[in-house]
Amino acid sequence: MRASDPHPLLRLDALVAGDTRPVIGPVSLQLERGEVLGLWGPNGTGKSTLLKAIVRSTRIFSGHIELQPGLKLAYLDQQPLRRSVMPLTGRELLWAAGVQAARPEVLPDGLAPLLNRRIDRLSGGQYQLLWIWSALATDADLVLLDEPTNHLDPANRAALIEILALERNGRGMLIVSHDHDLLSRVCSRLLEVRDRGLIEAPTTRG
Ligand SMILES: Nc1ncnc2c1ncn2[C@@H]1O[C@H](COP(=O)(O)OP(=O)(O)OP(=O)(O)O)[C@@H](O)[C@H]1O
Repeated sequence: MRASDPHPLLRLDALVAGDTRPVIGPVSLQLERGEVLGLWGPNGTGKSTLLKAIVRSTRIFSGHIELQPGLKLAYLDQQPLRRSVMPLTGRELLWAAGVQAARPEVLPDGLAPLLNRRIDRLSGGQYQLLWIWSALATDADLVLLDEPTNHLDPANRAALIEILALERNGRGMLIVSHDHDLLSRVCSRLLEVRDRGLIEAPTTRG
């Protein structure tokens, strides 16, 4: 049994959430700095709803969500917002997300050429990588990612795994994905949604 941190980044206490009706919960968990928590389970079991509850964009029926005071939060939802006409460059998108500089020393392979391109002219995968970087390159203490491997080809998926490994130190992450291989490589702890609750699942990282 893990010792309980009195000041975790995130604590859920018997949380029940859903859009029109409860779809997940009651669930309780806590996430500490340095932890990467993976969440997986069948379609429609409330994984995205749980992330939305943490950012208060769905209804909370009962229970509590506690974020560490002063915590900086970054949340990327499953369908990144992109309009058909969006005359911003990759660099401007990063700036708008709070990334002050492009941090060339840690810029993942493949991202540098996207910085000067218009984001509405990128492929789905190129945009997805840029979008994920827009969260990881901030100084957010807690990063919530919903299906980060969507749209990514094998090379970019491998790049993402490297990025996640590089950027997890000193913060906490909660990652929702059907990509069990990604979760078991990146996460220090894996939880499966079953019967509206969370159960511990094995991970290779430990
Ligand atoms: N905006 C909404 N209004 C009403 N119901 C919704 C809304 N969004 C999701 N739901 C419902 O809530 C339930 C849980 O959806 P959610 O997206 O959280 O599941 P998920 O586990 O993330 O699924 P997936 O793996 O398919 O992404 C589903 O039954 C879904 O239909």
